[in-house]
Amino acid sequence: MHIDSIQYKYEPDFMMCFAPWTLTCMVCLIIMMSIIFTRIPFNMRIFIGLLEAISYLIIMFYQYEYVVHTSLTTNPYFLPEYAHCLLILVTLLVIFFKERQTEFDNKINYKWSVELIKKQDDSRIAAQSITILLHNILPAHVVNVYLTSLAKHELYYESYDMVAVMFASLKNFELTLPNLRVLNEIISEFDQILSYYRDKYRVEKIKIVGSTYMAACGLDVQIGLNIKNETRSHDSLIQEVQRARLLLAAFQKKHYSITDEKEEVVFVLTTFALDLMRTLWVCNNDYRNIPIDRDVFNADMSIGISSGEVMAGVVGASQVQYDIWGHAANMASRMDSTGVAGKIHVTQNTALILKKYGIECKYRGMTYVKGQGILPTYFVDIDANYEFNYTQESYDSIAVESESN
Ligand SMILES: Nc1ncnc2c1ncn2[C@@H]1O[C@H](COP(=O)(O)OP(=O)(O)OP(=O)(O)O)[C@@H](O)[C@H]1O
Repeated sequence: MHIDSIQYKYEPDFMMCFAPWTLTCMVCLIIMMSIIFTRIPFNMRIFIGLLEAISYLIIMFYQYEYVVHTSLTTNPYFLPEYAHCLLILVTLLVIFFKERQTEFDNKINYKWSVELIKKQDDSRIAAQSITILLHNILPAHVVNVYLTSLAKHELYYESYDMVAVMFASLKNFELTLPNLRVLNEIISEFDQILSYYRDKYRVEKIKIVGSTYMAACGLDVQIGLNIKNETRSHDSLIQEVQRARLLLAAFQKKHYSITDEKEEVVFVLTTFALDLMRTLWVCNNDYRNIPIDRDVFNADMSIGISSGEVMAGVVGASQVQYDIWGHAANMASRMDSTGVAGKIHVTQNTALILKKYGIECKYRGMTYVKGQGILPTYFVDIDANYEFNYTQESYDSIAVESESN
């Protein structure tokens, strides 16, 4: 048998054409893909989808009209070409609405995320404002601990064994309206000096009582460290501290001890007090040139300083106040009230500490202190230029020290 007779012969049917519904479905898929997956603006995607649909329909109607017309239809009363159009149209509409929905969701999500970021920013700013406000009414080291204590409804308190306390009162001063303005200016000047001492030496303003400025130093254990870290600075106060340390070391013929470091707070606060006196002198000179203020204000200041143990804490549920209590605070107040304008009046213990730093303190005499009886008190020796007078021993010791070096 000839092989050709059993071999299958493939006869191409030239009347067979492509399946129009397959093509329409593919075009629907292409439209879907170009609208859903393209990362271009929504209107542009719809435009491209429409372009694809119209191009396809034009080709179908003009090129393959017969094929489409003779293809299957969805309904006996519906022409096949309309059925094709309908599928394309429905696809376009479904995709359009679905994309509108996605676009709307994206816009809402974006709006929410913008609002969320704004709210987060607002709450961060509010938290920062609260912290700034708290830093204005509480010492820096208390703020965080206090916030934690407040959250736990606990009483916040601290106990210190060596704190220097100062009361500085303006004398010849009546609290009248014109004087109030001047007082405000002077206290603001004091606060500016304080901000420097506060940052570097943790001198804290406790409060203003009438025209009395109350401050303390040593309410933060970091003070010793702070001064140590600044040893290479050209700052005049730091240099004075360096000098005082040198004096102390030379004077005592020994190294600087922990007790000396704690007592340094007395030296720092006395230096601050002297700076307040200088500032007041500058203010007085300035006011002397202003005719209105010249008549209302020619202030003098008496300062009382004491040192020793104090308790510190934050009291109250609203308008909280950081305050200190103890013998040192009471004595500082008494030194101020029994003091003399233009002088720094100190207790005997404080004078002894200052003498260790080489600062001369002159014996004032026996002073009656309410609740304590008659006690020896001292005036810090200050010259006419508002500089400390140093003790003779300190000059001698420093001379010996520099000779030996
Ligand atoms: N934290 C403080 N804030 C303001 N003033 C204080 C503070 N601690 C003590 N003082 C003042 O120190 C002074 C001496 O206090 P102390 O307790 O020895 O006497 P007192 O008999 O209560 O006072 P006084 O009789 O003067 O009213 C008081 O005038 C008091 O106002």
